[in-house]
Amino acid sequence: MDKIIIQGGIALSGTIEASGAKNAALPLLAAAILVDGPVTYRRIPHLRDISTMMTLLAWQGADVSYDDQYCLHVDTRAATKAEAPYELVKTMRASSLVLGPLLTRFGEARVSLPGGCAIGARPIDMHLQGLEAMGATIEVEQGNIVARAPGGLKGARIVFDQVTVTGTENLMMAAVLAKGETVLENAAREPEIVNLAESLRGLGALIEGDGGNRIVIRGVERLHGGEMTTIADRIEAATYLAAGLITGGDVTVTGVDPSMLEAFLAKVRGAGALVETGDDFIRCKALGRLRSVDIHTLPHPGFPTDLQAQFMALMTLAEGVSVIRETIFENRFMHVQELARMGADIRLDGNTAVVHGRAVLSGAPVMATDLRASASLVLAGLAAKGETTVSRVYHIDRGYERIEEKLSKLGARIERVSASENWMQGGHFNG
Ligand SMILES: CC(=O)N[C@H]1[C@@H](OP(=O)(O)OP(=O)(O)OC[C@H]2O[C@@H](n3ccc(=O)[nH]c3=O)[C@H](O)[C@@H]2O)O[C@H](CO)[C@@H](O)[C@@H]1O
Ligand SMILES: C=C(OP(=O)(O)O)C(=O)O
Repeated sequence: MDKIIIQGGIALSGTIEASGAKNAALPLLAAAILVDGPVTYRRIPHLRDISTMMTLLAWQGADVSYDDQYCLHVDTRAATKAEAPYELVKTMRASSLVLGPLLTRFGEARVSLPGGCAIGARPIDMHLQGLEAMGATIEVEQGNIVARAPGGLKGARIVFDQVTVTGTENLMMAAVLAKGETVLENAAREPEIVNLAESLRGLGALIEGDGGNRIVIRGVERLHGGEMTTIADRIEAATYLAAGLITGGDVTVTGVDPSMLEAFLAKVRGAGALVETGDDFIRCKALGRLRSVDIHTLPHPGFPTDLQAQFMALMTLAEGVSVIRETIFENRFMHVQELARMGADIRLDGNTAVVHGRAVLSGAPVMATDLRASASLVLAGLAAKGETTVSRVYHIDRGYERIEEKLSKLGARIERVSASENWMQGGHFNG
């Protein structure tokens, strides 16, 4: 298992480009199942979840090929398997995204329920209730969801109890070829939803209202082949901006629309940093020590839960006390005990973390527990005195491509080693 080793204490500065977003690319790839023709994808990031989705589509019988580094071709017309088996999708939470498209295309689908996840129970009951409202029957058999709609799906009015991102995407995809009109109320408003809706419209779908909380989809006969382009990864971009800030540096990320990160940037400004934005770039510069600010996570356009851990890392070194409330996932504080190993002062009370800013953190061996928790440990390691070793970095590889290369470009002293190389270099053997 790989580890990341960081020598902290260097102020990061420079410019890097944002990659395509994992959370946008995954639904776009799942949507290929609906398309009666070849699809060319642009700005597909090189990430573990993306490889898993490509493997799944190929296993189902689709033709999947890479053209150049970030351009992918998918043609699902020859696909025959309406399944997503556990062995293929167990590591990818977003596997449920193929449920709506497979059911639409084949009239039935068997999709393995994703395994237990570190950040919460993450049920998909609202996806299933929505499909049932559209005429599907659903059963759970041996860890698989088995959905059937032999006569095709029908439009329905679906009111989500709670905002769900992949639930909105799943049902939007199920609705584009359904008979009649589907209305999604209390829909998610994330930029990735808009990216999916715009991409589907480009292939002939009739969708209105994306970006708002009421999305209306009128079913069409078919979607034709064409192109889809992934938006920038706003979470990756903000993580690198936070890396600049936590080290007292000055980082610019290009290829990202700043309007996707307004809640984050408002907090960064509130903490006393300089923020400059243009049409497709964001610069954040530390003007001395950050001041503590409070956050609570919310669906977009609120502060994203996917940035809570990274922002907490920033607050561990800020001046004052920060109150961080996590309202989306019930178990998304596993970075707290690892940050504490580096000297952070954080008290937990239910869904709230109270962070007393310290003057310094010290490097330590720490363990990644989920994707964004890992990112927060890397950030803390970049700022800490001495060496930090982050183990279980496969979590990071789900969502950050070439993280060591990008951070090195900003001046960080960071390297990846395999566990065997690591212990052969001497020191304690800890697997
Ligand atoms: C691939 C992808 O895009 N992942 C993102 C997506 O995950 P994902 O789409 O899985 O998250 P949701 O928006 O669905 O989850 C929001 C909340 O609703 C609950 N819920 C959701 C569905 C359901 O049927 N029943 C239910 O109770 C969840 O447990 C959670 O408490 O949005 C999350 C919230 O912004 C992000 O953290 C993830 O990075
Ligand atoms: C929680 C995340 O992703 P996923 O839904 O794929 O687990 C994330 O991107 O932070």
